[in-house]
Amino acid sequence: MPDTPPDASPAPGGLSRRAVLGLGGGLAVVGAAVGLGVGRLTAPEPASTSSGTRTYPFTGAHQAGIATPAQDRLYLAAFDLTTSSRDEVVALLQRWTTIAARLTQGLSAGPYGPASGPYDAPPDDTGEAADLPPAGLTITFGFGRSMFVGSDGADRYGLASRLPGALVDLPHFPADNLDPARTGGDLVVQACADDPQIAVHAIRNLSRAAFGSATIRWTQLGYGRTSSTSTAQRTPRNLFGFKDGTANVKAEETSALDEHVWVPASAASADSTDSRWMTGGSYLVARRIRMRIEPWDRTSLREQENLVGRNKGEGAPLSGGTEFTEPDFTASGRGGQPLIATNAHVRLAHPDFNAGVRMLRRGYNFTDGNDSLGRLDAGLFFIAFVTDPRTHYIPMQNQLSKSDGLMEYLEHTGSGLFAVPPGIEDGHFVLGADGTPLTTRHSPFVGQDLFA
Ligand SMILES: C=CC1=C(C)c2cc3[nH]c(cc4nc(cc5[nH]c(cc1n2)c(C)c5CCC(=O)O)C(CCC(=O)O)=C4C)c(C)c3C=C
Ligand SMILES: [Fe+2]
Repeated sequence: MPDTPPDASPAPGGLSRRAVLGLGGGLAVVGAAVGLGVGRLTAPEPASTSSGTRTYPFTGAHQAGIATPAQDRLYLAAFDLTTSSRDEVVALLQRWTTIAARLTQGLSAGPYGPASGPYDAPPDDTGEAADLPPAGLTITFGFGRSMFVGSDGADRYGLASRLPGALVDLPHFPADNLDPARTGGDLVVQACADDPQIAVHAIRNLSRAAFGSATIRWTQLGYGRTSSTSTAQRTPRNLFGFKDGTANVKAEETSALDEHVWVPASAASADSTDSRWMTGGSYLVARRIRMRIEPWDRTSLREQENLVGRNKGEGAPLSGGTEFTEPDFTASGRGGQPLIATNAHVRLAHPDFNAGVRMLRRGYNFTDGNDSLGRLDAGLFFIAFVTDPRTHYIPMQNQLSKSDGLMEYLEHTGSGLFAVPPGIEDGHFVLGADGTPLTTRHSPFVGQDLFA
């Protein structure tokens, strides 16, 4: 069944991607800019309103890639800053913002594109997305705690006084088996698209633009989104074969987004530091969770459903009803046993057992080959966006790690927490004569208020 997110804006079918330059609400769409050398080489596949031609605005109160409909593919990269210069960090964020604004609208990374420009210089775009439509690409940037304070406590870029209280070091959770090479990072870039080549192209070109300032620390490829972020999307399935994302916070639930996802202005007044720059932002929690696929596949259907607390076919709670029926945790069956077991995942993750908190989940399946025993190295790359991880993630993870029956089949192998600043408001972008965003000191960039 095709997904048709309500707020997606298909690019005009059949036009070359270079004709599509709109950056969102307040910005002009410069049509038919043929000959400006700003786009990909050839037109995409014939006119279509498929997910391929979709674009999401780069500008807005919040960064895209959070409450926008979850695409099918992910490529996420955590970076370590290698420069000691604050100005270079700013310059990097300016370059990244410009490139991201262009790529998400179906343009090449630089104004010349992959096959024009000075012949003796490398092309300003690597080229592997040249003939492809934008595929709903979103690029979301975030900052790790280590950018504010180094492991030795050093104020690396004069940002320590801006460290939000919520950007904590995540505690060690029971049964964590984290690989340092898959954990942490100064910066994160989440690229989501309906075509993996588009997501990989985005990270590759951003990584190239980081040369000399930052290097990739770890990356994760994901496929088959494991959540819905819009009521218009069907609920997908994770690698345990269960529907995942049924009770997720959805884009249409604007008051739930305000309560559980976006950082309110009041958060800054509770901080001893000046964290006002995070108002309207969110916190991205990433956990690479390996799933023990082989033993799971030898487990009875009864046991699988009891561990999750929902049935496998429809995703309905074991207390009865259909997929979107609220679970009844008081319902009991034969012998007075609760229909949804006390160690069932959906019970322990439900707001009723977590002080009312919810989270916007945006995770993906992953399969990274196999280990030396032939077991799949596969699982769920869990991503959640929350207003404050101290209230909206850490207590729930502690509870799940201690008591969730599913934990017998899970191993957390990577982790990251990042402060995702708000978006760049429409109309604030400085455009060049050809309608493309410029890299100038006057152009806004993602996270600009942090450096103000
Ligand atoms: C700390 C937060 C969570 C982790 C880690 C997590 C891992 C995880 N979850 C599944 C499968 C399912 N999760 C479901 C619901 C659900 N999970 C969380 C949180 C974490 N999950 C929440 C907040 C919820 C919603 C609870 C509610 O409000 O009812 C479900 C049921 C369908 C759904 O609502 O999405 C499934 C299935 C796996 C396999 C997994 C680790 C690999
Ligand atoms: Fe879950």
